[in-house]
Amino acid sequence: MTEQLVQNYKYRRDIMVVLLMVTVFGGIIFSVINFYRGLWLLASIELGYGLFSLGLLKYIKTTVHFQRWVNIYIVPFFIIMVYGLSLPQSSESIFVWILTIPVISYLLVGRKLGFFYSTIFIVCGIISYHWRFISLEQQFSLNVAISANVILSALLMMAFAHVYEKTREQNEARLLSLAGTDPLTGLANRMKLNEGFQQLSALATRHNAPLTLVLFDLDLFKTINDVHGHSVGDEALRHVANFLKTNTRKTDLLARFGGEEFALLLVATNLEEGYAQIEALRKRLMTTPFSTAKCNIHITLSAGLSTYGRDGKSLNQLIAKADKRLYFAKENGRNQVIARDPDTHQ
Ligand SMILES: Nc1nc2c(ncn2[C@@H]2O[C@H](COP(=O)(O)OP(=O)(O)OP(=O)(O)O)[C@@H](O)[C@H]2O)c(=O)[nH]1
Repeated sequence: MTEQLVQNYKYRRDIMVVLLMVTVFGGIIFSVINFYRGLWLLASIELGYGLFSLGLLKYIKTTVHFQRWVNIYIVPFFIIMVYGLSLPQSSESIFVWILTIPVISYLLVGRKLGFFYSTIFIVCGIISYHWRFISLEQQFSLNVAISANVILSALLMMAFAHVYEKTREQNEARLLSLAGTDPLTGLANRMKLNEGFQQLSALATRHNAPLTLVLFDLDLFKTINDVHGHSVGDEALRHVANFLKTNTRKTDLLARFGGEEFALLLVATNLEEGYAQIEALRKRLMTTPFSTAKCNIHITLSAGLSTYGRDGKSLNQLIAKADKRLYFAKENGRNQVIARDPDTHQ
C-alpha cells in the first residue's frame, strides 16, 4: 500500500472514532432505558457493547490492525440492531438505525465488503421489520405501503452509499496515478520509482534475483533547446521517453528522473546483462532520430549502471553509484554506457 493510500485511510479512523463515541454514549443511554423497560438481555448487551467501544476508542487511532478491529466492531453492531428490531417490546423507530448500515459499512470497509454487509444486514432488518409490523389483519394496501417504504428507503441508502464509494475509489486511483506520473512524458516520476524500488527490491531479495538500476542522461540536450527552442526540446524528451518505453520490457520500471535524465529498474537482470541491454539500446537510439518539421535531430545518451546488493541496498546508494558511473561516461566523451567504477579497471 502506498504512503498516500495509508494517509487516505486516515479518514476511516476518524469516522470510526465518531462511531465509537456515539456507541459509548448510545450504549449507556439505551441500556438504562431498556433496563427500566424490562428488556434485561438487550440492556446488558448494549451496556457491554458500550464498554467494549470505550476500550476500542483508546487504540483505534494507532492500531496497525485497523481493518480487523473495524470488522470485529461492526458485525456485532449490526447484529444488535437487527436483534433490537426483532424484539416485540422494542420501538419501531429502531428501523432508522438499519438505514445507517450501508453508510457505515461502505465508509469503513469499502465497496466489496460494504456491499456484502449491507445486503445481509439490510435483508435481515427488513425481515425483522415485516415480522414485527406486517399483519394479515391489517388492510392489504397499508401492508403494501409499509413494505414499500421500508424496502425502498433501505435500497436507496444502499445505492447512494455504493455510488459514493465507487466514485471515491475511482477518484482516489486517479489522484494516485497522477501523483506518480511525470506530466510531460507520461512515465513514472521519482516518487513512483521510489515506491517501485521498495517492491522490486523486496522481490529480488525473496527470490535471490538480481536487480539493476540504469541512469540515463541525454547528451548536450541544452543545445537542442538553444538551437530549436524549448517546445522542440519538450517534443524530443517525449520522443526519447517513447523510445525507451517501446524498447524495454513491460516488467521493468521506467521513470523520468529529472530534466533530461531517465531511470530504469531492470528486473531479474545482473550488471553484465544490463550492460549488454543498455549498450544495444544506446546504439539503437543513435539510429532513431527525432524528426521535426524542419530536420532530423540525432539524440545520444550516456548511462551509468549499478546493481542491487553489490552496489548497495537502498535506492539512494544505487543512484549514487550509477550517477558516479554516468558522470564518468560524460567525462569520457559521452554516448557510452558504464557499469563499473573507473578505478576498478574491470
Ligand atoms: N525542453 C526541455 N528542456 C529541459 C527540460 N528539463 C531540463 N531541460 C534542459 O535540459 C538541459 C540540460 O542541460 P545540461 O545539464 O547543461 O546538460 P546537457 O546540455 O545535456 O549536457 P551534458 O549532460 O553534459 O551532456 C538544460 O538546458 C535544461 O533546460 C524540460 O522539461 N524540457
